[in-house]
Amino acid sequence: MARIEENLEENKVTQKLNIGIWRKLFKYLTEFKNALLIAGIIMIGVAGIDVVMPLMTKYAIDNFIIKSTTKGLGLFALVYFLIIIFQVINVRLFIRQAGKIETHLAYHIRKLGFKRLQQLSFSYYDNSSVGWLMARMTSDVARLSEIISWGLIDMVWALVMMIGFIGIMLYHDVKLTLISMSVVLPLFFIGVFFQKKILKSYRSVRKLNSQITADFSEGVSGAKTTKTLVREEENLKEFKHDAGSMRNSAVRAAMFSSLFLPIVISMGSIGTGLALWVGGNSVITLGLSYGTFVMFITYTIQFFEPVSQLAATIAELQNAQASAERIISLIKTEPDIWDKEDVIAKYGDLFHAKEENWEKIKGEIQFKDVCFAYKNGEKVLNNFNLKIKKGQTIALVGETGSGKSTIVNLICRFYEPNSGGILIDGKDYRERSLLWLQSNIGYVLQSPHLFSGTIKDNIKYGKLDATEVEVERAAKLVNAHNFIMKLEKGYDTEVGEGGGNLSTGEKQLISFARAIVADPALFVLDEATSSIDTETERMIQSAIEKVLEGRTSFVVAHRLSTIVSADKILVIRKGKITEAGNHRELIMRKGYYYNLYTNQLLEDKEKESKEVFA
Ligand SMILES: Nc1ncnc2c1ncn2[C@@H]1O[C@H](COP(=O)(O)OP(=O)(O)OP(=O)(O)O)[C@@H](O)[C@H]1O
Repeated sequence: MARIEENLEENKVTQKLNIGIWRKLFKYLTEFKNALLIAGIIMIGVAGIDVVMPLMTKYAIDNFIIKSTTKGLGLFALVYFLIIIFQVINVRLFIRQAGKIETHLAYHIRKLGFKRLQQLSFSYYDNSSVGWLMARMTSDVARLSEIISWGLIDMVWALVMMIGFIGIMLYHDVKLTLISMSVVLPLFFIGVFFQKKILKSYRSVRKLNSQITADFSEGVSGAKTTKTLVREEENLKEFKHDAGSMRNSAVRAAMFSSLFLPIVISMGSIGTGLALWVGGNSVITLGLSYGTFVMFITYTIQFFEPVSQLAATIAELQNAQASAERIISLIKTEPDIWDKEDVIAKYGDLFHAKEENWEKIKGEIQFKDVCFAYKNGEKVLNNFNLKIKKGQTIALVGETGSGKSTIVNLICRFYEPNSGGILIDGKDYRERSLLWLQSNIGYVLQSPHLFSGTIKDNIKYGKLDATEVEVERAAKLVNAHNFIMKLEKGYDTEVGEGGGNLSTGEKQLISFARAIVADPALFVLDEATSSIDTETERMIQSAIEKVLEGRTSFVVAHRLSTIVSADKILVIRKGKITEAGNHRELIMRKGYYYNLYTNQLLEDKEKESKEVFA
């Protein structure tokens, strides 16, 4: 469903040029005003010289050729030479300035987008896919920075040139100007029409190209599944369909391009023909100078270049408008969870934390009448109450969907309660900064994420200034050191994208070492449900015990061993605590926990005996 919505949005090509959208975008780009102004001034210079050149030709014809004299030719040549030098410098400056604006603009917009993505809450990511966000930050940004830098500058050039041409032509001969220019207006609209068609076809080629790349990638990564399900023929059919559509769009784009240029040339020739005819008559009957006549012809021929340029830029602006809208919507999105103004004033924000922020959490946590529902979802917690003492390990057990992860998400302030409050060390956590809380929390997920880089980089991720000794000590503590040392490059081994070069168990051990190095006061562990062999499980269990020592911890528990040693086990059912106590107390109660425990005990015995026979 999400994919369909995204595609609809991708397809959105705003028909009319909406100045309001561009103005909004420029609000975020105020620091580029001066750079754009300078580029605009340089471009006025370039266009000015383009306007002056036919005047120079006129002067040369009327004063040197017609009069058959070389008097003053030296000075003329010098001025001509200086003008050319000036133009060469101008062109160099303009290309440099536009290139600079393009790269800085892309950097600036990406920075704004990335900063916002870092601030946005989990609820935002619930509704936006990675692919959508990537496209915003890459292709949309590239398109916008290109159109704003080169497009707007070209527009200035085209406008100044057209105004200059018409002004000079009108000054010399109104009638001849109107006749020569009679084809310009139709040509402009034809230009916009064709450019739009061409861009639309290319857009569709690009979209289908992404689809085909995805088809290829799925074909490769899903090769085994395809073979076992005998899907080859179906897959080929789907691929042929996409590739065929792409070919048709590309042919359509080529057809429009091939029509556009001949039309411009033909209409341009009609305009030039008219200028030749009327201008020629004026030379014979009305005494129009030869120089002026040649100047008119040159202006008429050259006029079509800025016209088609303007048409292309306007079409591109319309096309890029959807990108502008999407980028604005991303940059403007306010995070659902953010510190209040008085909190920011006291502790600073995510990017500029004040000294006061770095106070360590002691570790007492209380849920006070907490009610919570996900956006558009049912209530998951209703008047939930819980008090945890400093240093305790709390295990949360219960059926899938009962609300265990929601409880830990609320503790981490990835989401906030709709009503009620969560108190940390006796104070509502909204009175303190997000940074304070989250820099005091260690969170190890079911499937821990490792970042591309070395094992060492990953262990140091939460404390960049950790020494090699600290890294190694942490790895030893969680039993990761041995397997790391067996790798050819040891701690300098690249883990691959998302830790792809390591097994799930190894990734977990590294994520525990990472948690130990960061030394958080609160620790949250969403245990893996995936079955791992008993040996790895033992290693992970002992790692968990090391990490939990001396910290207030929450474990969404699936393994018996963690559950048994927890200070308090909470059985969660439909967002409510139905049983609470330590292992012994709950076993005596013979309720849900007792059944869970005895069932798992049986499963474990079976697993162990299978491993012995294997
Ligand atoms: N991001 C979300 N948006 C909307 N609803 C959600 C979201 N995450 C969880 N839910 C819903 O909230 C309820 C509680 O989910 P939660 O993930 O807390 O359960 P859980 O006990 O941790 O389950 P499991 O053991 O399967 O991880 C479920 O009904 C689930 O569908």
